[in-house]
Amino acid sequence: LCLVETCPSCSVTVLADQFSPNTTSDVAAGMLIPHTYPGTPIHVQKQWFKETFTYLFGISNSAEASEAGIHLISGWQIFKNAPKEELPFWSDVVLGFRSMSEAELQKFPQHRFGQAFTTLKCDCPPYLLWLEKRLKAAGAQMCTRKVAELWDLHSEYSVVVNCAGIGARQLAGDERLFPVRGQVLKVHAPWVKNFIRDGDGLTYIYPGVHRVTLGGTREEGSWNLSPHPGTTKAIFDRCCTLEPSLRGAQDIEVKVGLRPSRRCVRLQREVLSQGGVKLPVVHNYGHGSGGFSMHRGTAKEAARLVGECIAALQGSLSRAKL
Ligand SMILES: Cc1cc2nc3c(=O)[nH]c(=O)nc-3n(C[C@H](O)[C@H](O)[C@H](O)COP(=O)(O)OP(=O)(O)OC[C@H]3O[C@@H](n4cnc5c(N)ncnc54)[C@H](O)[C@@H]3O)c2cc1C
Ligand SMILES: O=C([O-])CC(=O)C(=O)O
Repeated sequence: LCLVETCPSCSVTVLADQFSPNTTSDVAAGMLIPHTYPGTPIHVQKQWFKETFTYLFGISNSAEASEAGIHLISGWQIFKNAPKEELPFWSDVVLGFRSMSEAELQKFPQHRFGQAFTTLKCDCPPYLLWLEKRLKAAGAQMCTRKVAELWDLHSEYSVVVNCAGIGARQLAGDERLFPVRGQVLKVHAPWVKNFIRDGDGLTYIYPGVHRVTLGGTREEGSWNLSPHPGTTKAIFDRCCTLEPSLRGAQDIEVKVGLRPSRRCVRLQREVLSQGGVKLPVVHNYGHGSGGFSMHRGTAKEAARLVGECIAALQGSLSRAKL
C-alpha cells in the first residue's frame, strides 16, 4: 500500500500463497511496543517506529479507526528487577511514558518496577483486511500463488519486492532468518481494558476491539505450528497471576505463529541476473517480534528502494536507446 501511495504510476500485484486470516500477521497481538534489532542502528529503529506510530495515530484519530481496527491503549510494562534501560529508545514516541507509582505497583505484588504509557494496537485480521481493501481500491491486483523462486517472476514483473516473512528463508536462501515460535490465546474478556506486559517478554495481556490476546512463548528454531495444550494452560495461568479477573475469560482460541527473526530487518536492493537478463529485487523481511511496530517505517524505506530500482531501469533503457 505504501508503494502504491508513493509511486502511483507503478502497477502493483500482490502474490501470496496465504492471505488473511492465514498469515503470521493474523496471529500477532499487533501492539506497538518495539523490540530491539541488535544489527540495526538505534536511530534507524527509532525512525521506523516513529513513522509507524505517526501513521497509525492518524488512522486511530479518523473515522476509519473502527473498521481499520486501530486504537490507542494504555497500560503497564512491569519488571521484577530494574529494567536494563530506564528510558527505552521509544519512550518519547509513545504517549505519556513515565515510571509507575508505588500505588500502581500494588496491583502487581511480584513486580518492583514499572513503566506506564499509552500506545497503539492493530487488531488483526481487521487491519489486514482494511489494508487489502485500500490496495484493491488503488487498483492493485491480489493473486494467490506460491512463488518457488524469485527468478520465476522475471518475465512478468520489472521489480520484485520480497515481503515473504519466514518464507524468505527458502525464497531468498537466507539462513540468517530463523523462526521464533509464538503461541497465544485469544479470549473473550471485554472488562480488561489496560495492557499488561511483563518486561521479560514472556507474559502479556493485550486487549483488542473484540478479543484479548494472552501470551506467550518464544521458541527459537521451532517450526511447529500445532498448539501445545500444556503451553496453553501455562500461558493462561501466568496471565491470571497478573490479571486474576481473567479466570472468567471465555471462548479461548489458541493460535501459533512463526516470527521471522533475524539480527536486523533485511531492507536491501539486490539485482538477480541470468544470461544477461536482470531482475531488481527489494527485500523487506525479518521483522521478528516487531512487524507491527515497524511496518510503516520499513515499508517507506522499501518503497524508496523501489524508486531507486525504477530510476536505474529508466537509466539503462535510455542508455540502450542511445
Ligand atoms: C505470537 C506472536 C505475537 C506477535 N505480536 C506482535 C506484536 O504485538 N507487535 C508486533 O509488532 N509484532 C508482533 N509479532 C510479530 C509479527 O507478527 C511479525 O513481525 C509480522 O507478522 C511479520 O509480517 P510479514 O508480513 O513479514 O510476514 P507474514 O505475515 O508471515 O506474511 C508473509 C506473506 O508472504 C507469503 N509468502 C511467504 N513465502 C511465500 C512464497 N514462497 N510464495 C508466495 N507467498 C509467500 C505468506 O503467505 C504471507 O502472505 C508477533 C508474532 C507472533 C508469532
Ligand atoms: O512481546 C510482545 O509484547 C508481543 C510481541 O511482539 C511478540 O510476542 O512477538
